[in-house]
Amino acid sequence: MTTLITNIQELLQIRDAAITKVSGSEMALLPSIKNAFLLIENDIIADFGLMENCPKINADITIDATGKVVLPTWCDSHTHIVYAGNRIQEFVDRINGLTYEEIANRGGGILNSAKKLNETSEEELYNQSKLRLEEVMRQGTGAVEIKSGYGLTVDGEIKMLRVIKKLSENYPIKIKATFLGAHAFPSEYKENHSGYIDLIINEMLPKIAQENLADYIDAFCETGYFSVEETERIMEAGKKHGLIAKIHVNQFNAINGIAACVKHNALSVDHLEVVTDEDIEILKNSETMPVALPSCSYFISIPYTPARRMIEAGLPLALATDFNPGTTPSGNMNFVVATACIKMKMTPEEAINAATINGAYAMGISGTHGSITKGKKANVIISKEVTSFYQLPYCFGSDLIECVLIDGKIVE
Ligand SMILES: N=CN[C@@H](CCC(=O)O)C(=O)O
Ligand SMILES: [Zn+2]
Repeated sequence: MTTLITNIQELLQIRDAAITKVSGSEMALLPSIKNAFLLIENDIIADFGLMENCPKINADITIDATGKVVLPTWCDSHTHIVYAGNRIQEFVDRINGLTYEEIANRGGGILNSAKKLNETSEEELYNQSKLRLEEVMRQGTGAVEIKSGYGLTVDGEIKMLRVIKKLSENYPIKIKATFLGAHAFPSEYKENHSGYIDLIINEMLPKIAQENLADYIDAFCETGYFSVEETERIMEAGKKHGLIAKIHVNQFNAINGIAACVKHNALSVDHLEVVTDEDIEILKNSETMPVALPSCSYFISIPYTPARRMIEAGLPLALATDFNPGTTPSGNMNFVVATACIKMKMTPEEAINAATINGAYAMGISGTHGSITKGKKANVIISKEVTSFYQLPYCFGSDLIECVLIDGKIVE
């Protein structure tokens, strides 16, 4: 099937296949063509260019994009979309003055979600999660990473990963699965950390590897959760099963976790609301992608990742949602891009690079996703009529997406 998009006001993020991520001052550049066409053959980008060079063919579908911008779909490299129930009561508790830490110390937080998940059947968990996946696809996300981490038991973690696998089989959106057994210590292991880590390493990981349920491994490296040494044990064990690390780190405290992640060649380090100059120096000499999650900062009122300091130091930066029931009950990448511009002072060009090509890199898929490149997946957002692409983050609360194509097909 051939789809031809014509008269595109501006086609954004056109890249050579060799570009896998952009860093530092390169992030300010968003290559584009004004008055462009885009040709799609089945699920692949076949050609693009100036309208004057548009092929004269009878395409199966022709979309006139006069006054509209076209860009690659969002690559959301950090989510917890598979969960049971919600944590609305904790939201109200926080409004009434409790902190995230205080709620967690009372048995709320991650353990609250784990209790609900273990009481929920696999089928019900799938049904709840698919609604969120469908919503983010309509909001322009074409590739997503989904973590486990609300099971914290062998059965619960496997159940979550099976649901992620089933979602990836049933939906066209590209899904990467991350095993996050090391999300929190279950209460029965509160005083026996090594016992729980042994369970992860000796019981969970071999089963997950045997069923091929995960691409990556994660841990919550944070005071009160997994220490740097414990996180290193998890990363080493994952590596033995071929799982590369993507680590939650520096959300509340800088505890030298980033150095450990870089030492273990982590693909990404995520959160980074608190970043030291030493952390930045370490990241400069690495292939590890820093990932910021501004809607988490917004929702639980914690600092935003210091994007300007990091980009000015020459680092790359990716943006993701962190969609989860506790700290970010939203998977809307449009809001993430707008918030990065408004609160982190990223330019629209930087934010779009961070949410597309750099997000793809943080999922290991920049060879197929994240830019308008011949041979890559035909995953594109077509906007409504806009004055320019700056209108997308400027009108931060508006829905400016007219339609989304994933694998060359319109998302209904
Ligand atoms: N910080 C760790 N994990 C999640 C939140 C988990 C939760 O509160 O359910 C996050 O990325 O924000
Ligand atoms: Zn997270």
